[in-house]
Amino acid sequence: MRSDPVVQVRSLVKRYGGKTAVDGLDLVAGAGVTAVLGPNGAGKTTTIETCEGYRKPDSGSVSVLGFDPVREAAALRPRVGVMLQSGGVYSGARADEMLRHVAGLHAHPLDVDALTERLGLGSCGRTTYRRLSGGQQQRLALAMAVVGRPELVFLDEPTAGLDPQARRATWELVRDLRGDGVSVILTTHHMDEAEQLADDVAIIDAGKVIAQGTPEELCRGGAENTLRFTGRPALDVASLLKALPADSTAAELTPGAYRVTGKIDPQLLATVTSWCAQHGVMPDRISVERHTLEDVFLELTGKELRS
Ligand SMILES: Nc1ncnc2c1ncn2[C@@H]1O[C@H](COP(=O)(O)OP(=O)(O)OP(=O)(O)O)[C@@H](O)[C@H]1O
Repeated sequence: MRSDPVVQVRSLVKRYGGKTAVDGLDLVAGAGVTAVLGPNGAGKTTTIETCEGYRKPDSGSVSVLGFDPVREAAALRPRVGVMLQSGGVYSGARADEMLRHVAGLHAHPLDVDALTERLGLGSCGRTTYRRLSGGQQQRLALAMAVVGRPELVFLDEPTAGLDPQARRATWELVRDLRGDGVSVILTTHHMDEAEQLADDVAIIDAGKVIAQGTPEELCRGGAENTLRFTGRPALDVASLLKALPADSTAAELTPGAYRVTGKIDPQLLATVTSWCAQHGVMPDRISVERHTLEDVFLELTGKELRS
């Protein structure tokens, strides 16, 4: 599936006044679905908006389908779909008018009725944008981004605030776009979304890409290397750690939820259960797990809240 880059960002720097939002970022995205993850304020939207041509790099360069998104915007416009986090829409216009208007700007648009039905917007056609619910506005923005059959579509948090049904409908649409050869760059805070949809994941922190790879690559090395159990809060993890092999870790992640990492084999499982028995601990649940993308994300970006 991977091929020539559809998006290539080199040493991108973008500042707002004294604040460096993007700090020498390098990113290559090929065909398929690329998920861009990162904590709040990491620089994802700034990077995506620079790729969309809405912002000019302070330094570095961006190439989208081989074009400069600012200087060659006219060449890119018919080939790229953009879903903004919010705004960009006249709030008094009716949903179907807006979608048909955007469809009319393209040579081979998708069938508008089928698309609105698909995204559960069939009954909203005559409703003005401002009267749509937040989730309906979101779905309309998605429909507007894809109706022109773009080669590449940028989706900035496409499922933020959507109910589970709308989220699934969005995932199916993204999968179908991918199946039709459309490349997708999506930002999301939902790790399961990235795991479900992405061929490639880039994790951004403090304005730089700090890890990139397939979800499997990012989680690799994590195969069966985490053991979790739940028990009563505030167990003596230092004592548990002493019972474990030298390269293990043991931590209480949230009260009563414990994680052991290291070489998780039958011997280590026996050690943990035997330690529990010695300490009168009856675990409610013990599981041996692969690292999830969320584990990797939190390990790389830390657990503290970002301002
Ligand atoms: N127009 C702006 N003016 C000033 N500062 C801005 C502007 N846009 C973004 N920033 C700052 O730049 C940094 C990066 O913001 P950006 O929106 O790119 O992050 P993000 O990764 O998309 O965050 P989130 O996950 O919260 O959407 C933040 O510190 C933000 O406050």
